[in-house]
Amino acid sequence: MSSKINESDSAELRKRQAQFTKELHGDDIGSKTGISALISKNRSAQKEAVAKYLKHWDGRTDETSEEKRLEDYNESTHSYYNVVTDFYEYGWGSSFHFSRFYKGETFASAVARHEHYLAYMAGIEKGDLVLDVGCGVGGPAREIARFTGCNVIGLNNNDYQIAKANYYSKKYNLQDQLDFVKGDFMNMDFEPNTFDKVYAIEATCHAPKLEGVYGEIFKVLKPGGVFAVYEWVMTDKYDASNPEHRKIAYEIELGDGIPKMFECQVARDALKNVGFDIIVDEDLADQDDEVPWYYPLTGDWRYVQTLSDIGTFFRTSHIGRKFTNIMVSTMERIGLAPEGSSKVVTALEEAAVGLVAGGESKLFTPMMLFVARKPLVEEPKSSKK
Ligand SMILES: CC(C)=CCC[C@@H](C)[C@H]1CC[C@H]2C3=C(CC[C@]12C)[C@@]1(C)CC[C@H](O)C[C@@H]1CC3
Ligand SMILES: C[S@@+](CC[C@H](N)C(=O)[O-])C[C@H]1O[C@@H](n2cnc3c(N)ncnc32)[C@H](O)[C@@H]1O
Repeated sequence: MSSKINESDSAELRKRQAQFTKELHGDDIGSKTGISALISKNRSAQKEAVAKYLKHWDGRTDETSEEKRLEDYNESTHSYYNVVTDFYEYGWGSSFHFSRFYKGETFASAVARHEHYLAYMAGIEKGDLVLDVGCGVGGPAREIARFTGCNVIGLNNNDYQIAKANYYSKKYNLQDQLDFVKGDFMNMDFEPNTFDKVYAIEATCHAPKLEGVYGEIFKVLKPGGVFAVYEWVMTDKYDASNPEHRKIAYEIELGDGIPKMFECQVARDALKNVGFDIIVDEDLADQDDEVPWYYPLTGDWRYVQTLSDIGTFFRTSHIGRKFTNIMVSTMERIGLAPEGSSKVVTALEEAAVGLVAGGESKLFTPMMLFVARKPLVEEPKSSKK
């Protein structure tokens, strides 16, 4: 399956997605978030976006179904984030990733610390030109720019999120350090050898083939440059032939808009195959932390560390998700929320269930940390072991 599309198709896809974004979200992107943003959506466009996201998720895990999801990765992921971004901001905030926690640490501090750690491991310095691959609405880029003094370009194939990220840059007066641009990480427009560092936080898992996105990252990194990633992978404990294991992977794929969950070794091999030297290879979820990364989704109140977290953990907990589900389906029934909204909440519930099961069983990790360096002198690929 090739994910390389020709320039005219790519330009046509960009134009279509930009037009659809305007139709679905309107002109005033950024000032509204969460439920108020949801109820402002164009009704017919929302119905179309939900259908585009869910069209390949028919419960089947056979190769043909998987192939169709992989072929349609760009439109499918673009649609997924068109319909979940408001829920993510309502229930999680503006950094769309998990984190490690220690006792007594607030949710916001844990999220920021996770971002700081990646910047530290990548060796990001003041003045570096850094690429954020799959940048979301810019939460990590803002935090890493403030923490290191670097300049970040955020790449994203979702127009709505880019508009939000640029809105927040202006709101927080960070537009001199940050820029957010439209693009498919499988076919980057940047010149070779452009960036001092590249990072990706829980984004490259949406790629139909890891060699594709990692190869593009290798291309745009300067020789000697460093790439650091929190990768979503099925761990070495995972057995694809085990129906219980495959069910957990499918729940994660469906609920998180991922064409195919790859195993850890596939990611490791992909980094090496495109030319990287791997310098760190560590599952940060496998560190016997007292407070597990998935606890907000369990709603286990034992883990709530501070009063300020009560609101967040209500929305992310099982009971809070139930409340949101009832609220959204009622709003949809009376025409206050667009048609399809309750289908999205149902899919997100499947995500939560699959992620907790994957975390508890250690079959899945959202924070496989790889740090890899582009050699100063590029060896011919055939000579790499
Ligand atoms: C999709 C990828 C690669 C990463 C996103 C990781 C997390 C930020 C999300 C994964 C599941 C999401 C859910 C929610 C927020 C963001 C996630 C944790 C909700 C808590 C949002 C509010 C809804 O009512 C329930 C959602 C459950 C899943
Ligand atoms: C779970 S979000 C993480 C966002 C951000 N890294 C953060 O931690 O907040 C995954 C991001 O990857 C982006 N993405 C998915 N597929 C992409 C692609 N083919 N090209 C560029 N961005 C993509 C999504 O639009 C989304 O912004």
